[in-house]
Amino acid sequence: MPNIDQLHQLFLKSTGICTDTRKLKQGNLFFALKGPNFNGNLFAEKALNEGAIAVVIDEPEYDKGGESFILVENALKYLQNLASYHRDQLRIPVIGITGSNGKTTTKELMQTALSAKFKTFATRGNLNNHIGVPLSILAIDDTFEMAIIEMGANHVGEIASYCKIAKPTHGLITNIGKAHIGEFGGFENIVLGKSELFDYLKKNNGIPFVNTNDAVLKNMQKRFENAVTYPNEHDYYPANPLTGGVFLELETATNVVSTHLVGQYNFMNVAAALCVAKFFEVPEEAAEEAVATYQPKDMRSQLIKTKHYNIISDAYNANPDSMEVAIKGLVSAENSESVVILGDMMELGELSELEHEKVGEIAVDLGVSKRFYIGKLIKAAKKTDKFGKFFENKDEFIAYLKEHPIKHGSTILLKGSRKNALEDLLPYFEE
Ligand SMILES: CC(=O)N[C@H]1[C@@H](OP(=O)(O)OP(=O)(O)OC[C@H]2O[C@@H](n3ccc(=O)[nH]c3=O)[C@H](O)[C@@H]2O)O[C@H](CO)[C@@H](O)[C@@H]1O[C@H](C)C(=O)N[C@@H](C)C(=O)N[C@H](CCC(=O)N[C@@H](CCC[C@@H](N)C(=O)O)C(=O)O)C(=O)O
Ligand SMILES: Nc1ncnc2c1ncn2[C@@H]1O[C@H](COP(=O)(O)OP(=O)(O)OP(=O)(O)O)[C@@H](O)[C@H]1O
Ligand SMILES: C[C@@H](N)C(=O)N[C@H](C)C(=O)O
Repeated sequence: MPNIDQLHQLFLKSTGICTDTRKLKQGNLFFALKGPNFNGNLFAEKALNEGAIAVVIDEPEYDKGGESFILVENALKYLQNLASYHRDQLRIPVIGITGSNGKTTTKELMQTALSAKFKTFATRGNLNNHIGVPLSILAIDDTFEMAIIEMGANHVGEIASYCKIAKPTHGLITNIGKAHIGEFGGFENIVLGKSELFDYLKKNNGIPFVNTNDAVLKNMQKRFENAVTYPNEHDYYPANPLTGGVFLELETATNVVSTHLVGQYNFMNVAAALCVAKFFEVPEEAAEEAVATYQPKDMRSQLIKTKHYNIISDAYNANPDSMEVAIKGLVSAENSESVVILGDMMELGELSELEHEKVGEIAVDLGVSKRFYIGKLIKAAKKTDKFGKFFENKDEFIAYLKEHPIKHGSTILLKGSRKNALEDLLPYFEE
């Protein structure tokens, strides 16, 4: 078995890491991982036959001998160790980003703004877990001048373990809310879990970017003498939502920055990106222009205009906080008839029933004209929304929709946890 330095040399000669033969590229170094459906060791030989430079496996029966098979105790652990070793060779600022909501959006806005000055790497999509973080680090080559690494979590200790791999020099926690509260085991544990990023920075003389609008985070600022805070009202503030229309607009001392992001909640994501860009001395106008051009994607804060409807596609995920701000965004920004199509929120544990009830209450109180709920958990909202329409599943809703089409000109918010895949409904609004 090669030592970590030898493996790193091999990695540097490869065309990158691959953990999935379905996505293999010539010259990749393949790591055999285990998951709920497959044992990656089974694909090692296939990976070599299809052009992998070598395969890292962890079950001896798949070792066919020769230098191409690298047998280790635990391939996942080895991937993480290799990433940590690779990180040690990088001499660039690495910004760690975590938080309950808006990590991916803020990461992308930050990358866009920083790229106005630096060649900036950022986590692709949201590859932010025990596999995604090492893969992200290993995707940074020596041409990059700056890196942003997203870290997701649903249990205490997770962010600390990612910090050991990514070794951030700077860090940002977007906010602390109820996402994954069931898996974390309570709000206190979410605070503990997210603060692991700042703990790491504190121990390693790193620099935190602190959202002072979040009371819990503002409190954490006290631990640092070098904290950089945002939002800074003299720099920028959100334009009046009623005049700003459906998209978020920011006013600066000299400028109005119009974004393509739906929802006032995105103000804090943009503010975070501008704060980081300013810290790294990206010219202000260039950073503002960059965030103004950023196009949201992948069902996050997206506006899709079809022939008859405005669809706010926010169906990537959902939790009590993001549900509330998304519904508020819908009603405050639009004059047309407002419609919500909402699905279940996952990973809420014992709070699930109560939080789903609250969603119905919020939609009613905010005066959403038409309210459709799809799923087993969101049924709890029947208690608070007597006139909403409830469906067991998407098929039932689609059948209803054929008989009772939504009024043309409506603005429709689609939101639910990933498991609901509410984006499957989009084609029904496209004609
Ligand atoms: C292990 C793996 O990478 N699985 C991916 C694979 O899944 P699949 O079901 O097909 O196979 P297995 O997992 O059983 O496979 C074992 C291995 O075998 C390989 N293999 C299989 C078939 C084949 O023909 N050839 C093969 O080589 C296979 O590739 C495995 O290595 O494919 C799916 C489809 O592409 C992937 O979705 C699946 O990826 C898993 C889910 C994964 O963890 N991927 C990471 C790279 C990642 O970062 N994924 C993020 C998830 C982010 C997330 O949800 N974050 C949460 C918080 C984090 C909580 C954390 N504790 C956690 O549990 O994750 C958040 O809220 O932000 C992503 O995909 O977006
Ligand atoms: N600052 C914010 N406050 C509250 N909700 C937000 C905020 N930013 C984004 N959201 C909501 O979270 C959804 C997902 O956004 P994003 O992917 O950026 O978050 P995330 O924290 O990265 O989630 P994940 O880790 O699961 O990808 C958005 O579609 C929006 O509904
Ligand atoms: C898919 C994952 N990143 C996530 O956000 N999960 C929560 C529970 C959701 O889907 O709402």
